[in-house]
Amino acid sequence: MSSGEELESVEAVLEKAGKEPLQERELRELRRILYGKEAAPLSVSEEALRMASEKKFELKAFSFGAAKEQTRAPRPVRIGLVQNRIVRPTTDPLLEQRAGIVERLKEMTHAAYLCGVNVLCYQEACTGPFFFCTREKLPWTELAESAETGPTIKTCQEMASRYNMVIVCPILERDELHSDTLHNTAVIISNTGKVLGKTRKNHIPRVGDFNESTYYMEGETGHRVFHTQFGRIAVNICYGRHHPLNWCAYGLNGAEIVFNPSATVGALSEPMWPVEARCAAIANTYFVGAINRVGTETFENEFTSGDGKPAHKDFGHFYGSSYVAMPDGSRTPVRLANTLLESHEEVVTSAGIVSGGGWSASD
Ligand SMILES: NC(=O)NCCC(=O)O
Repeated sequence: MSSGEELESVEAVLEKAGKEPLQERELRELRRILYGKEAAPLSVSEEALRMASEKKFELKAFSFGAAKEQTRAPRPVRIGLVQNRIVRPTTDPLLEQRAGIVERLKEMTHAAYLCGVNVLCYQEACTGPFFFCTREKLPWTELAESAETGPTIKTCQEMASRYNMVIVCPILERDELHSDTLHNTAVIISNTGKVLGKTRKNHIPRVGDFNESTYYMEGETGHRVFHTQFGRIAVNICYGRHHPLNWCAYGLNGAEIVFNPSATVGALSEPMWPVEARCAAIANTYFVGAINRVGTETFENEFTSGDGKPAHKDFGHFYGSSYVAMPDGSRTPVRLANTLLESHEEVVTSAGIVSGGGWSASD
């Protein structure tokens, strides 16, 4: 290290880490470079912590500040991300699989409410296992539901009005008005319980094993931004995060917070994951909540994507690593060294954001 606090380079420290213990200031600098300005921990209620401990998920809460303005009042908003695994084996009756997940979402949503979350987002296609790459039509497409009146949406509407919370619920949508066409859709439910609208995934992965094109159509909803009581929000579903113009279009349409509900595995995307949401936040001056599921989901029948690899029953480990990114490039850490709770991988991340009527990367 130099005489100041700066590191020679991240690479030099990583090389040293293999040989000797790192000093606290080196770790601090590493965190600063990799995570940006440190997000301050946000205190949450005893009740929320107790619930997380009893129900065996982690609860993490951080606060991002903004410079005080003289002419505009601060605008504090709390956003929440739910990162969960499936509950029942993929061989169980479909309705039981979905019911198990919805019960889990209810518990985690209640914890988010106890943390004062205003806008909550679940992971991509949150009502079932991530079956998209199996190419089996049934039973999986039976999980598709109406974005306006589907059973999961109804449950979310009840929670949204009970908790005064905007809920973003990503589902497999069946558009009954248009020949039962399927879409990968996020439904935005206002804090009054009304369905504000929906936005459909507009880029479908067809990358080696990760081929989802058998199930749903490319979205045609453009880059919608939803005006909620807590800010203007948009949803860029999973694979859309690799497309900078996608992010840009949500920004141009006025988004202040963009969620990226995802389902992705290590071999495919882990090196990109930590930078993509941060780059989007920096480049477009908005906040991003990136969510990935956790666990390895095993299916009864082997499947292959025609990529020359042997058939298999799962397609890898969903590595979680959900986080919130700020316009100045800072982000919430994935795992705290001294986390209060035993590690369960399922996490509710809550981030409190304070800003004036607007913010900039230099705030
Ligand atoms: N669900 C989905 O779009 N997955 C794509 C995986 C990735 O791009 O990381």
